[in-house]
This record gives sequence, C-alpha cells and structure tokens, in this order.
Amino acid sequence: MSSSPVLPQGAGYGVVVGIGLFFSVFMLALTAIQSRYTGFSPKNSEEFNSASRSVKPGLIASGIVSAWTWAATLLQSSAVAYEYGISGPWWYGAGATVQILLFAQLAAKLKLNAPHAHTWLEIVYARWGKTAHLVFMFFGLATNVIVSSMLILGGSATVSSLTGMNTLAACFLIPVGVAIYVVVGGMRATLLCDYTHTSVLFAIIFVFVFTVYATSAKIGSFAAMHALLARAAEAAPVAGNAHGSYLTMRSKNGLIFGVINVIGNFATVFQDQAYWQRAIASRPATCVKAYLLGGLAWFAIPFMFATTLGLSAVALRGDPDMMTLTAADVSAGLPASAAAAALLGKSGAAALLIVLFLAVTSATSAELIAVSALLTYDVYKRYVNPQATETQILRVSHAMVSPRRSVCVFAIVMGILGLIFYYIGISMGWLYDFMGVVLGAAVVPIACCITWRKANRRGCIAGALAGFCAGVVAWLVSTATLNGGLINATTTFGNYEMLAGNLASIGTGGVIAVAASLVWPEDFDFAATRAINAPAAQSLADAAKEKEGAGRTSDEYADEKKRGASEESTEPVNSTEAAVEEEERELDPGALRSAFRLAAWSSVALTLVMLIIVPLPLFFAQTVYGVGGLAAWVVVGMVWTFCSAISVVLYPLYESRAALALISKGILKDIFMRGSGKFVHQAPTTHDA
Ligand SMILES: NC(N)=O
Repeated sequence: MSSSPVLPQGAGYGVVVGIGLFFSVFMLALTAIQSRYTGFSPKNSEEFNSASRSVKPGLIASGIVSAWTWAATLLQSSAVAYEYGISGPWWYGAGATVQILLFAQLAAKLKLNAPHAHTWLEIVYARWGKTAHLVFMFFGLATNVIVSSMLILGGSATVSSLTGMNTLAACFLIPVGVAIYVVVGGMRATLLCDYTHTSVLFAIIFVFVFTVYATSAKIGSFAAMHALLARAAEAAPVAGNAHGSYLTMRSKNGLIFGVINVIGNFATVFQDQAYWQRAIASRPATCVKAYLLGGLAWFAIPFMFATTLGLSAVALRGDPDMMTLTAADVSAGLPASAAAAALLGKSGAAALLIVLFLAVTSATSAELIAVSALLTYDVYKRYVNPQATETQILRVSHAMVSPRRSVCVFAIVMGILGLIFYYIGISMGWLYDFMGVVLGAAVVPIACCITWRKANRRGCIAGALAGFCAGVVAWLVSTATLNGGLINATTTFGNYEMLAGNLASIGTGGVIAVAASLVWPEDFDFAATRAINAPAAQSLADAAKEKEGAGRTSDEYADEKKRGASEESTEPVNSTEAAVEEEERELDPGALRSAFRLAAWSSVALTLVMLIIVPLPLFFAQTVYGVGGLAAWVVVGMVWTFCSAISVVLYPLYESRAALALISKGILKDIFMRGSGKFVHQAPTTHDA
C-alpha cells in the first residue's frame, strides 16, 4: 500500500504557482479586452468592486457556484462519504445548497431596500449605527478568516499529500498567487475567471464519474461498486448506519453531520460579503433567478464528486494502489485524492490537484475581494476617510489584495492563519464543523436586519453576542462532559460536541433576536438604507449623460424610466453609464417585491424538499440499497450534474451572445483595420448596444 506522493514536488509548485500566474495573465487579457471593446473601465471603483451591478444571471450563478465551491466542497464531502456512506454526500450537498436558495430572498431585499449599497455592513450601519456595525463586522470578518483558513488548509494538505510539496510554502503561495490575479482584474474579470474555473470543474467531475462507474478496471460499474461497498461494510461495519452499511440513508452520524452542516453554512453564506457581492453585482431584475440557479447547480458538485470519489475510497480499501487512510488523513480531507490516485495513477492525481486548485483559487479570490470591500467601505471610508474620492477608494481596494503594494494584508494573513492552524493540529474538517459554533449566532439577527422592519436593534445585537457565548460554552462543556474533562483538538471534534455548540449558537441568537423584536418592535421604513450611496449613483448617471453630450430632456428620461421599469431590457449593457441607467430602470419596487415573493416560496419549497421530504423518509425507512437502488441514486446525480453544467457553463455563453459578438467585432476590426475596434459610446437613444 502506497502512501508516498504520487506526483513529483515540482508538480505541486507548478500547479500552485502556475495556476496563479496563468490566471494573472488571463485576467490581464480579460481586463484589456474589457477596457478596449466595452465601456466598462476597471479603473472605476464601482466597476472594480461591483461590476457596475450589471452582470446577467447565468454568469452570476456561475460565480456563486465558483465562490461556494471550496476545498471542503470536494474534500470534506468525500470524507463524509468515506465515513458515513451515501448519506454523507446528500447531507453535504443539500445542507449547503439551501442557504444559497434562501439567500435569494436576502438578495431580493437588498435590491429593494438598499440597491446602492456596496457591502451588507453598510446596511447594518445605516439602520442601527456604529455599535451594531462593529459587532456584525466582527462576525463578517471572522467568517472570511475561517473560510479562508479552510481553503488554505484543504489546499495545502492535498498538495503536500499528492506531491510532497512543503506545507509552509503551500500555505503562502496559494493566497499570494491568487492575490496577484485578483488585483489586476476586479469583480467582472473575477466572475469571468470563475466561469472558466466552473467549466473545467464540471469537465473533470465528469471524467471521474465516468471512470468510476463505467470504465475503471478497479470498479467500472454500479454492480462492482455495490459489491465492494458491501464487502467493506462486512469487514468494518459503519457505526450508527442500518446494518453497518454504506448503502443506506439511515445513518445517525450522517444526520448529525447534516444538522451541523446546515447551521455552519447559514453563517458562511449570510455573513460572507462574497455572496452579498454577487447579489450587488447582479442586475436587479434577474438577481433572484441567479441565486436559485446557482444554488441548484452547485448541489451537483459535492453530491456527485463525493458519491464518486468518497465512495471509491471505501471501495478500494485494501487495493495495492490505495493509500491507507488514518483518522487524521480523513479529517484533512484526503480520501478523494487517495481514490483519484488509486484509480487513475498520476493522471488522476494531477486531475484532482487541478480541480482542487481551481476551487481553491476561485473561492480564495472571492474571499480576497470580499475582505477588500469590507476594509474599503466599512473601515477606510467609514472610519478613516469618510470623504474618500473614487481614486482613493480604488487605491485602497487594490492595496488590500495586492502583494505588489505595501499592504497585501489579507493574502498574507491567510497564509499565516493556515500555518498556525496547521501547526496546532487543526484540520479543515475540524474548522468546517466548528464554523457554526462561533458564526451561527449572527445568522438570524442579520437576516432580520435586512428583511424585517420590526427587527429590534438591541435584541439583534444581544442575540448575536449571547449566541456566540452560548455556542462556545455549550461546545466546551459538552466536550468536557463527554470526554472525562479532556479538552483538546480531538475531543472537541466529536459529533455531539460540535452539534451542541452549533445548535446553542444559532438557537440562542435566533430566539433572543426574534423574541426581542416581537416584544419591542421597531417600525423601520428602510428609507435610510435605500439612501445609501444613492446620490453618488445618481451623479454617476448624470456625469455619464453629460459625458455623452446628448442628454435627453428630463421628461424623455422619466418616460423611458417608466417604460423600462415594467419590462426586462433585452439590450446588452456595455458601459458603466448604461449599466447605471439600466439599474435605475430595473429598480421598480413592484417588480422587486414580486421577485422577493418568488424567492420566498421557491426557496422555502426547495429547502423542504432537500432537507425534509427526500432525506427523512429515507432515513426512517432504514433501507439498504441493492444494485438497482445505487444505480438510480447515481443516475439522478449524473442527470443533475448535466443540467447544472448546462446552466452555469452553456447558459452564460447564450445570454452574453450580444456582448461576445460586440467584442468579436471589435477584435476583428482591430485585426483588419488597425486601431478601429475600440468601443465608442453610442448616441443615447437606445440603452447602449
Ligand atoms: N461551500 C461549502 N460549504 O462547501
């Protein structure tokens, strides 16, 4: 049994440094194309941080999939498949999809109640002032810190396992490489890189799926996978599973993981600026669609990846090419890479390394841009320089993520955090279960702040702080109680210990925030949040009109605004100025309210299906599936994965066909009539081609 690295060290450095450099060059090319052939200038801070709020739903959905695909999405999902069998991938996928679906409601409220905000913390400040802003900023930044640490830990553990690359070097090279590519682009170019990552991710997932279930000499069919899983359960029955089998949804520990997963992921979606930022970048009219599409598409990634590689790691136990996995290896998320290497040798290990690094780089870039936005708008502009100009804001945005400038703050912080956690023995899996213990407390208070006019300021602040304390106390007390007073990295990682902390955190925060708001309701009309940055946006639109030198009369403009509000424009929007006008037209309160209603009923219905209607009857039925059951389960996953790929790989190309045609035309013009392809602002009778 082999446990030495499958690939040479050089491959590790090549992937870590090479992918960062490749995407830096790619980002530079995209930015140059954007500047020359469209009217969106990355030099504009609105464009750098928010992509002029003009991005279409397919690309936003692809960006959501990319940002939400962490190292853990591939590694931890496979680890729970390895530990609990087929229930693990379901609980991982469903337990982290519903938050994206439910976030569609928050996204709709954002467009309705704070359409010009740059960050979710600006909304908190406008509604509840400085204390709430600072308290919730703690939760926001803690979320970014924990998510980033997981990315670095998962990425570095896998690269050093597969290539022997030094973990310390991996911890620093990963974020620094990504920072280089983020700094040259901005939000729109990042979304385009995300799109590329997502496309490759789906292609590699299909390779693994067809290898395992169709072509591999080691497995190669549903019947062989079934037989190998049954043999593994006979040799080592799974504690808490029906008949000790891997082929059942009746898994006590799978269910406990599911609850922990749901709570932790509420925190990391609702409190992570990365997901707010995609809502902000989105066109108002299609924001809800983007989140519903993104959530449903994302489910296929952990579900199918783990149902393929996590189960293969069990099936291949004892195979001469399969690494022997210790408990620490499983906690570090290594079953997937071990299975990939055992199935396909060097090429499997290389494919795993690439897919993992695409996931890590895109999620890291989302985290870097998110932290950059919080530091820019909620620290620098709020407390350091409230009169900051556009140029100063852009300079600060860059400084927060650029290793070339003096302050590559967060990229370095990420490396240091990864290193600290690595040396004190905290793994990605540990952090994954732990995140809800500290972050869960603020989930309900934040949702109340953005969506509920009655939400009470003191109640929500107290709920978040009390929930935080309750979560930590419940986690430590249950650890001490269940482990004879011993508190260390191993004992605190127990299922019941983590469950207690997660439930106490979100429960206490939620109960206090809701109870206080019902007893002492506010009557907030959201006028203050609607006013956030509104004058700046208006002046940008005005400046745009002036610049175009052909301003319509105010009556013409008002008529056009009225016309556009009731219908979704089919015109491509190709400049910041046009995007501002388009956004104003789409901010029709009636349309946004019906978008919210659509988000509310569809996300709640889908949540019930994914967390209750499908898994719980299967849990109580205690069925152990035969070959037909396993085949049906996997085929549903494959069909879902195909649909996901169509939604986030092909659909964005279709919806951007006009913009792609415009860019191609510009490039062709430059090739055949040098210098004539540059984008020129059109006469303003249409909303820009
Ligand atoms: N994004 C997650 N939870 O994989």
